[in-house]
Amino acid sequence: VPPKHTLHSGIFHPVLRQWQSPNIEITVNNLMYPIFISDEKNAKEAINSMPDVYRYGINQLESLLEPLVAKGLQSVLLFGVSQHLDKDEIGSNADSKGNPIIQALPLLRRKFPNLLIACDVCLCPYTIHGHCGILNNDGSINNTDSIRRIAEVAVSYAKAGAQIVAPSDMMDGRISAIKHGLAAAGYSNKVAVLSYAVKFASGLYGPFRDASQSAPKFGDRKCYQLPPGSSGLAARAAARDVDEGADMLMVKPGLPYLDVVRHTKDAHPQYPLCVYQVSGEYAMLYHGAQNGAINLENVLNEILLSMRRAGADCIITYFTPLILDMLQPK
Ligand SMILES: NCC[C@H](CC(=O)O)[C@@H](CN)CCC(=O)O
Ligand SMILES: [Zn+2]
Repeated sequence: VPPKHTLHSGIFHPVLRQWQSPNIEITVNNLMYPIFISDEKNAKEAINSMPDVYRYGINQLESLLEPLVAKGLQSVLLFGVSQHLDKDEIGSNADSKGNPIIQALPLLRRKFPNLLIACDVCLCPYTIHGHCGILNNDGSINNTDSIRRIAEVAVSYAKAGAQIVAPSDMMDGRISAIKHGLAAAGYSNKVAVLSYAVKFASGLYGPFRDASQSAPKFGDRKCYQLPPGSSGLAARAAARDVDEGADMLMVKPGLPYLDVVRHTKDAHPQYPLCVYQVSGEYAMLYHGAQNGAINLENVLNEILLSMRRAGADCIITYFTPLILDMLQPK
């Protein structure tokens, strides 16, 4: 074998193998933990379609987060779940005093001063029709009203203590609307905008919609989430949100879109890039392992490495507690 074609000489020792995969390690800094916060204050409700994931009431958050922060948790992504709050055409309870995110933020900022707190910004958990925007009478999206409302909600979360607002609505121009709203409210140097810039109309969101009771009551989200096959729209969406002032970008879902992760990182290397391992990806791995098809920790680690290798700087994953345990020194 020609000397330069012997690969085994570079991988026979674990340290050699470590050197062969530089700069894609998984650390606590590469993780963001999504948390469902219910308006039921003492709830800790199991979610059938997402084993080991719960809806937590505000009174459960400290006991949930204390041990995770002790293990190195650096950031969380909060999702409100409205079980008692009224739902209406414009999602009035997205930022009302009774909203669980509005209530949780001051508590989390006080109890966990070093934890970076991101909030998903969307109307679907609070609208009667379950869509991510405000609708015209014919059921189509009213984009102007939608981004005005989304920006209002983002500013409300900023005022309540959010350090990142992450609009998952996918309305056109919402990044600019939010950035202007934050600046007008005096928060332009206190809150980052993490854009769900490249979010596809995927079949992998089912468990989440079950968890947050936010499925559209009619139709679907194909008129505002990207067609799964469209790398052209993916590139345009990322470029547009960068142009509108996003501080960070996201590709979502994760595993079926790692080529898009790579293209997005290569096109915008100056921006931190998140990838969201969504609820359907979580459920597939969980049930596959439960049924003996794979070893969860080994395959999860392999998938996390693939996301890092594809260019993701941060991975949003429901497996965060397990990964924190995997990262603990042996
Ligand atoms: N705002 C929309 C929620 C959206 C998917 C959807 O329901 O269309 C995602 C949350 N940002 C779902 C995330 C997941 O499936 O884990
Ligand atoms: Zn939504």
